[in-house]
Amino acid sequence: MSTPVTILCGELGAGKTTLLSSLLESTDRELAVLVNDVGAINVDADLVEARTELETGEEVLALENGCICCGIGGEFSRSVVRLQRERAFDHLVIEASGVSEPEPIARQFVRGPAAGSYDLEAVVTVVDARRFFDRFAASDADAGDGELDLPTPSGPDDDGTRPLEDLVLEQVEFCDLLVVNKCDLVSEAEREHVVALLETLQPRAEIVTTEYGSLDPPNLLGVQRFDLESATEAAGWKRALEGDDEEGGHDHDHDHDDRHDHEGDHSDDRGHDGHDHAHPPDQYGITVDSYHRRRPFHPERLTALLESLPTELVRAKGLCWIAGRERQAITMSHAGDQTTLEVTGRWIASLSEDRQETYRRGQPDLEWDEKWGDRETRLALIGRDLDRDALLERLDDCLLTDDEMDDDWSTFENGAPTSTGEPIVLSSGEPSDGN
Ligand SMILES: Nc1nc2c(ncn2[C@@H]2O[C@H](COP(=O)(O)OP(=O)(O)OP(=O)(O)O)[C@@H](O)[C@H]2O)c(=O)[nH]1
Repeated sequence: MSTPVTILCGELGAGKTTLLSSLLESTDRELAVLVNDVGAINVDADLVEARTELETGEEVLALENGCICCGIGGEFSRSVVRLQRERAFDHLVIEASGVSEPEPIARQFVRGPAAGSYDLEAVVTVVDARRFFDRFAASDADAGDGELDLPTPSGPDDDGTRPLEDLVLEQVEFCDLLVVNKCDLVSEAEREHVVALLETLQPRAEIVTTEYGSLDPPNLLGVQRFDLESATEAAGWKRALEGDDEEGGHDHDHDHDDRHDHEGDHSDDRGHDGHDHAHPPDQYGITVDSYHRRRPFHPERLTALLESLPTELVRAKGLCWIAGRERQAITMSHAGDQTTLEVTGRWIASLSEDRQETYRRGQPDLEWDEKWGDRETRLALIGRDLDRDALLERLDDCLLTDDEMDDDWSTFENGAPTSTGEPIVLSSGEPSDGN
């Protein structure tokens, strides 16, 4: 029997993980979740599991080796086929990295070894309403009262890099269900404008609007939306299939260029299926770095930094260790001009000895410091033309100095959250007049 599959796409920080987390909480189905993060750090898998809040019943798997779209031919198909053989679940959800193109992933379930055991139910694209409006609608002088000014892909620039907007449009063009998220950050008129643009760009897809990805499971799962024939009519998909048969037949996923200076974790992926391939992160000029320190941030200096992050930092996320919050494992998530700090679990080191042992047995690879246990900061930093060294230096300046390590940390001015469900949102841009 084939297992239904839903592919979740959407640009970096649009709200895929938020949607997925709320889905995991509200559905009765046994879900298997496959997360493909862009960085070397599988942050989303960490977040969905939240270190000390391991879900039982659902599988959250992180796809090693980064790029879903080319290692995919071999590793990906094998993993999903194996997954079905070894585990019992009702539905597979794949959270694609924010820079994945949906076609190559969908293709795995239409052709190839996974096609027999799975049935592609829907491709869902999450759109950040605020960013979509600012990018594609704000300049439309006829807003609301005339012809819609439709965005079109602009293609590679002189150095071969494609604008991120092209990727967003590809994700919109290909999907079956569009989730317009972050509607709390736009006015009603702006939201209507975004929906009208999306309807025109992608008449085939159903559109729903959400805040914090909150959607009834029946809207998301259990509705057969994917239809190869109509999807094939979408330009991007057609090009992708044609490109399978003729070398260099299309412009966006098999072009070879010499910019293979991406993260080492992709290096084993190439060559499985005999084609050279520019990974989407390369194509869009994206760089991925990680920041790992085992010393806490000073809360005040960290807040000041988060309120003045460079616009070239497209996305950042991961766990933070903030002085004065010795129990709370705090997740930092930066997207657009907003940074959220939220308690997503406890440091294992703050639990009783017994419980520490239980959790540590479950995570044998977890690095453990004699004094501080598992407390650490581990962030993925995704940038576009980002001055990486400058940012790393600024982050390091927020760490406690040797002297401060001996201070009483509870005396620091501290705006970091103390309990779950009370996220702190910091803004680094001009306040939006969306509402
Ligand atoms: N204001 C607002 N923020 C939201 C909403 N949905 C998600 N966020 C926040 O946006 C940030 C990014 O959300 P994620 O769910 O991590 O986004 P993602 O698409 O999984 O990100 P990547 O995995 O990096 O591609 C987080 O800080 C969320 O709390 C929303 O509807 N409104």
